[in-house]
Amino acid sequence: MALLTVEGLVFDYPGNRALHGVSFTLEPGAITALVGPNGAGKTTLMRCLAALERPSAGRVVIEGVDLSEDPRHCHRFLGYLSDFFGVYEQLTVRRCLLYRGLSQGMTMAEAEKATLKAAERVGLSDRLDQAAGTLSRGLRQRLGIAQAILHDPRFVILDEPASGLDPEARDDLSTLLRGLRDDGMTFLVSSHILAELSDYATEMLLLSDGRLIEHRRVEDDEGEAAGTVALQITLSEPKENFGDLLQGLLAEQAGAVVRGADTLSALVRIPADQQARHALLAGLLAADCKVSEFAVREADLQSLYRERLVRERAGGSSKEVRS
Ligand SMILES: Nc1ncnc2c1ncn2[C@@H]1O[C@H](COP(=O)(O)OP(=O)(O)OP(=O)(O)O)[C@@H](O)[C@H]1O
Repeated sequence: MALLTVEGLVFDYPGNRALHGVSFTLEPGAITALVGPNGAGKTTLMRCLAALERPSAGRVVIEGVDLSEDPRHCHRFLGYLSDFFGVYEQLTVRRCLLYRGLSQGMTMAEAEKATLKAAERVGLSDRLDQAAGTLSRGLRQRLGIAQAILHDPRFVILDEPASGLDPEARDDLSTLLRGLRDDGMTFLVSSHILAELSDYATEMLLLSDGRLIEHRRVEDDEGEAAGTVALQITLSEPKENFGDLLQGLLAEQAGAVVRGADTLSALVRIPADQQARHALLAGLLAADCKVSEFAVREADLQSLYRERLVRERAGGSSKEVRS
């Protein structure tokens, strides 16, 4: 059974539809990166999943239970950390966690036990008596995560957990999330920092203008891309029918795909050998294309994201040249 099923989710702010019928499922054990440009609807979607907003239409089912019918039941299964969460600056880490546990209805004994466990899970056991307001940004983020997982939820939603963290703290966050996932938690994590997300994400959900335009396993792309590389081509002057020209040039190359093209740029996948690249560049120059960039992109989340957005903006699906 899917851990989370989202069906036709619509959300309206006054005069502004933020989600247009979003549907997807998440399987247990996934760490799903929720990505998309500013204003795409990521926070709105996460707030709907955490039952902090009531959608205008559609439904969210967590472990077989409809969120709108039994939000309290669902809250036991999910933890949520908002992008601008607060901590009680004057309270110690221990008291912040105890307070959270008690406010969730735990007894003092349960809250104490949960506090020690959560602190240990996020690596704050040696900070229990430090005031929350004196924690570094990275440690404060860990406290936020400890608060979100205090009740041992199966599903955890983190909105921009890496924002404002330095590279070392982001590395620590990746390690922490992978460890919690190995403990059985499923994550939905939004971020603008795609490079870090690709360290731990197993799936990617791409939202654009309130619509889900891609849901894929990150590993799948590595499989699909075996033996090929993603290549970004940029022109300094527009070329009419650039996509068709590329299709023609790549027609003889097994595995080559035009992922998206407009008159000034294109993303293609071509065989990973130098010959294929040389032949394509020679063909473009012979066709009088003013090539200003011809660069291999790493097959990471960032290139998947760009590739998909370019395809979306170019108006549709990728064109398979030859498989
Ligand atoms: N309280 C609100 N009232 C009206 N419109 C809102 C409100 N909050 C968000 N919106 C609009 O809803 C859309 C989705 O916003 P949302 O914050 O969910 O996007 P986001 O993907 O999280 O963006 P960002 O990456 O900038 O945080 C945007 O057009 C935004 O302007």
